[in-house]
Amino acid sequence: MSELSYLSSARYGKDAVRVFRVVREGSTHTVVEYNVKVLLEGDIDISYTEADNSVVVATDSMKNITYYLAKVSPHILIPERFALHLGTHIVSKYAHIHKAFIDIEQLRWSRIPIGKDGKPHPHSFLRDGDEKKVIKVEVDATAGKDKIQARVSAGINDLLVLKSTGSSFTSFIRDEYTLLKEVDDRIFSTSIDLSYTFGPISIPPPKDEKKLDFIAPSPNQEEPGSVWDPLVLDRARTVTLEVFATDDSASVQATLYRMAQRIIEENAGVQSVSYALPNKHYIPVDMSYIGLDNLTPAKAEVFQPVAAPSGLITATVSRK
Ligand SMILES: O=c1[nH]c(=O)c2[nH]c(=O)[nH]c2[nH]1
Repeated sequence: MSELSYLSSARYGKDAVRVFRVVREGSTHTVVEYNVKVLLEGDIDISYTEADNSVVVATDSMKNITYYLAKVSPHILIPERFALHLGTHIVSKYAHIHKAFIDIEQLRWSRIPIGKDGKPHPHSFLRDGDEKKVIKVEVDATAGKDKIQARVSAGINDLLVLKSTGSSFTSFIRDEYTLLKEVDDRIFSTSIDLSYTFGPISIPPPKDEKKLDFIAPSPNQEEPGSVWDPLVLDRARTVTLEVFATDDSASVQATLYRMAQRIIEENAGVQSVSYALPNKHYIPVDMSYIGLDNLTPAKAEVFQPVAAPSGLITATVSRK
């Protein structure tokens, strides 16, 4: 039996650790809510192959470390940095753990606007949409605990958008399978998944007993467009929405490419940008049976939103 197989890869950890944190500055509170995934790699093979748990950091402990750092880390409000802190802490603390993979999904809590001028309330929030900020960090101490390397990617999931004109789809292949009509005006709706990656970075190892002194540049020191720039995500989101709204779209593919090009142009540290754009079809309802034209693009007013099937257009655009 044992000659037939071997353990070729192993990674384990805790998924869906739900964390909410409030930071109080007098009467003004700031809140974040994260879903955290912590996965580890290292010298853990015998837990699989020999049923030997002596190398196992319990996944329950990973959850506890996540809550502990949520309490004590100065980086809790910036998920990229919190993820790096968490990963760096774990690979520094456990000699036999060489890599940590930290994924954070941040849910939206925006301040409730009050009164005519919409003044943001200091401690009351609303969930304004299903959109999530998503962070993926790989912390790699394979080369040694004092030579920690990290890779960061960040982005957005489930940003739902729609435009009611400014989108066409023509000149595609026509053959015996083609039913789709060419249209010079259509509805374009998609739920945007965006992620962009930065080049690898070196992380100074924590020197203190508790492995807590994770060092990140202070928020006003970081280079614009770099992994330490907390505004990259805002810029990527703004440009995505702007291109979506203003592009005279020839296809989802062509609009996607323009969005990605702009993110690379505007953020010097971004190495590649990936989008996954489902084409959420809105089909004009045929009303010819009752004598109404609802099919000619200019006359199409009533549509049936179709959840499935949807197109799915994906691509990665990389810096040369
Ligand atoms: O923007 C589009 N790209 C496609 O590849 C495609 N295919 C399709 O049927 N409709 C669309 N729309």
